[in-house]
Amino acid sequence: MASAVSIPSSSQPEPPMVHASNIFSIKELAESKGDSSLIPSTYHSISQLHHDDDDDDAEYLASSIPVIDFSHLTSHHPQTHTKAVQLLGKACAEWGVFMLTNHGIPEKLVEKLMEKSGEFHDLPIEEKKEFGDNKSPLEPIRHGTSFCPQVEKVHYWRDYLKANTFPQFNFPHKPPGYRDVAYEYSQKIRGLARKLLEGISESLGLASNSIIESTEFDSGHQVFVVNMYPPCPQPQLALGLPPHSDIGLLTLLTQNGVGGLQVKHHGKWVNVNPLSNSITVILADQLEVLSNGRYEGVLHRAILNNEETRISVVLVNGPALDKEIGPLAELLEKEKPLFKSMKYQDYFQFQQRTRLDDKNTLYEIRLN
Ligand SMILES: O=C(O)CCC(=O)C(=O)O
Ligand SMILES: [Fe+2]
Repeated sequence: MASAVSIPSSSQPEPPMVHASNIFSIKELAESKGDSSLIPSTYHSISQLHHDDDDDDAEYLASSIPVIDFSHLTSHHPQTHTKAVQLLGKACAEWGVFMLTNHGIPEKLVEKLMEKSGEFHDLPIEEKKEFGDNKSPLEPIRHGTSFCPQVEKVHYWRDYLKANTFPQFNFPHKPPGYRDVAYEYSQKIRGLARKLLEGISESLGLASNSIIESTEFDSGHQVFVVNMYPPCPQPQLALGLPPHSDIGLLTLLTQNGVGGLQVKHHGKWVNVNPLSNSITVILADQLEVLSNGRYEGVLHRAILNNEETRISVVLVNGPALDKEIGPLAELLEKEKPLFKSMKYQDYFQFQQRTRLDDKNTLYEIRLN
């Protein structure tokens, strides 16, 4: 009798099964595998090449990602400022992602940040264990792998450090010097996010302090995420992070010169190839809620390569944790709310404990 179970041929060994909740880090697993060219089957995200959008159109789209000049936004010259606000509004409405140039963060600081971020992930496991295991998302510092291994069917080829850096600054004291660099960077990013939120309020036809006030941004929550994606022997099968939108208002991202971020635009995955010394800004869920859907949290994902370690430093800038966020009252004078209001802390904790999948967290609060 024919058996329903297929027996793998000897030339195609079965890939190993690894549950991410049983490993401390994918970096460690990747390094321990030596020359093995098979990744665990539990990391198989996609069965077809995910570079299927590598056509001329996607390339053209990649070069069309908007660029916002921060110095124009902060200009005291009214015409320059107004034009920059218009471009910002267009970037938010049409793309949900843009590259920020002339932002004033010194290149040297970003270089140092990347160097120290690499050193952190290179620390021996024993040194990182104190931040490990599955802690509450509100724990000040967390180290882990994948996204939320306990609830995932498929795991992701990344390790992370997450630290809540505002209103209280929490950060590891090792490697030496990392904490000081991270503090300076986190403060500078908050300043940029605040100015961008003012510009975004104006672009919605509102007073510039409208979003800042309604989110109590000056005591807003900030998470400092340091993603590390080791080279993956089968990059076409796995993902660093699956398609998702971010939780906060604005995510500001820098990377170590190795690409991997893609955004979904008009149904296509588009590579984000950041201009030198720019910061990538990603619109997140809380802005979609506040703007009552005018600006959407953009879907994005992280793809892998088999040559170089990729590091991205991602600062999630959100409302104050105890603030209830719903569509802005000024926008509801002429339209119905598209989202329920929810305390940011509840939204944050829910997202961090749920399978990362498209915009599933936002759909929980969407009104029909
Ligand atoms: O590493 C990247 O480019 C994306 C990271 C990301 O989406 C995240 O940390 O939420
Ligand atoms: Fe993200």
